[in-house]
Amino acid sequence: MAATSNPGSGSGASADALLRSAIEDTVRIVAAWFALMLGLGLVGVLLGFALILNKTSLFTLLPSTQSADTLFSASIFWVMALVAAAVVRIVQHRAVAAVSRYIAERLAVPTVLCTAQRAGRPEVLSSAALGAIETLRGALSGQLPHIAIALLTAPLLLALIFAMHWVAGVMSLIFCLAGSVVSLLMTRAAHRSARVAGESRGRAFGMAADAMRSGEAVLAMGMLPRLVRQWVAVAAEGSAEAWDCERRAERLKTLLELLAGALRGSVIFLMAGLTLSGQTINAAFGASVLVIGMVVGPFLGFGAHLRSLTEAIAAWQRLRAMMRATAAIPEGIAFPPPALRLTAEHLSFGFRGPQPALFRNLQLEVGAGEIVAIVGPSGSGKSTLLRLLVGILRPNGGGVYLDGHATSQWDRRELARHLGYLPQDALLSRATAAEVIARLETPDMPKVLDAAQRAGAHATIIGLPCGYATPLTGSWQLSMGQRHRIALARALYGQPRLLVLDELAAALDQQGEAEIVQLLRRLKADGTAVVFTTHRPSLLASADRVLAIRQGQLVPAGEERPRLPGRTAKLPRPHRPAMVTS
Ligand SMILES: Nc1ncnc2c1ncn2[C@@H]1O[C@H](COP(=O)(O)OP(=O)(O)OP(=O)(O)O)[C@@H](O)[C@H]1O
Repeated sequence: MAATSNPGSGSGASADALLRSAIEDTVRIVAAWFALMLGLGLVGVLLGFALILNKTSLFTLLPSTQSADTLFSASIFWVMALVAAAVVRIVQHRAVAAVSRYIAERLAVPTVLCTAQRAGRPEVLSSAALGAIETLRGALSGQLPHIAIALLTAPLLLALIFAMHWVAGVMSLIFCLAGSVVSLLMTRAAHRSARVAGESRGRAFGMAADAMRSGEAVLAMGMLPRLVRQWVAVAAEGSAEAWDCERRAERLKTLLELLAGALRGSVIFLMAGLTLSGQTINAAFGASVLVIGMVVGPFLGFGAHLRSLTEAIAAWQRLRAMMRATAAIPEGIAFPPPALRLTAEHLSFGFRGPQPALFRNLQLEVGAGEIVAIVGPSGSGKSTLLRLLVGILRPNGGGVYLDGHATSQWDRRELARHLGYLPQDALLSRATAAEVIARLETPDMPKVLDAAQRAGAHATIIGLPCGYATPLTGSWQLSMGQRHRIALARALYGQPRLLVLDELAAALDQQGEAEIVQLLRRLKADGTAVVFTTHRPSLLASADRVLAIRQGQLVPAGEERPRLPGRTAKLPRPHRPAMVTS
């Protein structure tokens, strides 16, 4: 059968392809940004050195030349270097802000879309991914890039200082090493103290929450004194260690301040010592000695920044791992419009983890104009089966096919033209009512009105302050039933030929239920295929077949309970003669 390959089809591309391209873009932009920052950093270092050199040359040259011209040209140079340094700083700050904003904006949506389609607990994955993006954004928009550039350009400054005088070079090296070690130890101690205190607070709060939940039991059974003793013990246990770490961090902080003071003093003493030993202090040498502060400074704050650097690298690696885990999903393919035959063949599926597989060799066939209801107790896998049918979840074995093409391989945008899906959680996006129903595309109003009327959402929508133009995230709250009707209208938009409806008529009243029965009748007459789940018995009468999930397979409802030996189990009769076509 002819199939058109449709690689990277714009908004129709799969979520993992979007994430992959977002990560590739990010890597490219960050690499270009880093090269720019390094270049600017080198220019900044040279300008800083030139400014100090300029000042020292004034003090060394002016007494001997007594020339106003020297003063004038030095001042002109000073102003120009100062302006250039300011421009470099401004460009650096703008570049930092722009790259951190770019990363957050470029990665957030594809990451959430991608994780939302993963098995397991997608909401936890999504928030972990967003947390990782925020860590990255925070690290890049803070002091880290400036410190990283300062550390990367430090060898250049050190080389300059060594070139002037080896004693100044050795001194800078010693301060750099000592500063980074002490700063690292201090950050570690401060972090440990914060962690221990946080854990101890968490335990105490947990106990307080328990006590609040069972306050009456605590009072009634005289447990209060014991509870207080426990509480004090838990709080004391953590505080002793936290105080220890805090004291250690304080001592190291003092040592660090001492080091910074020693550095300032030793620069003066070094100059004085070298002068006494008869060495001439020329401008370049004086400047290089004064530059020691510039090179050592970043090393004194090394610990805190190293921590944020390692956190940013770890966050990036987590995002990359997420991409690798989803990279195997191929691009969607635009198959021809379906004649409509939905089949599940030897479908097997189970979520990762200890729970047994939900489906084994499941068979199902639904044709045009057929209405099939899936029933089963909570947790039997009804919603999961519907997600497999629409191709959001990929089966572990077998497959789900629409006219012979696996639904998980369809280009999502193409498939969406033929498919309406009502998920259990009727998530409504931040858009106007018309846009939500039109699936966030430019609304085709006759189609929007048709869908809203068929879903019984029209009356609700025209009652909103701006009717169909009302943004659905205003200060008013839609009831569950109203949200359900709007989500149903979204599924019906464009009269798709296949409808997959989870928890149909959930949160609707009796009148709403009766309207849904009418809707199912009209859909059948139009030749639309419908697969739905519901907890409303009255809707089952509208189905051509009612199927129940038993031991990972679909069986006609009423036959799903195994007969126990020696008993004649009375089973509920199916609403209609039910049959699984395979
Ligand atoms: N994303 C997921 N990751 C891991 N397990 C899941 C996930 N989604 C559902 N499950 C598990 O799969 C089983 C079937 O869930 P499903 O939501 O399909 O049941 P259901 O029959 O639709 O239930 P209900 O009628 O209550 O909606 C449950 O045990 C559930 O805990």
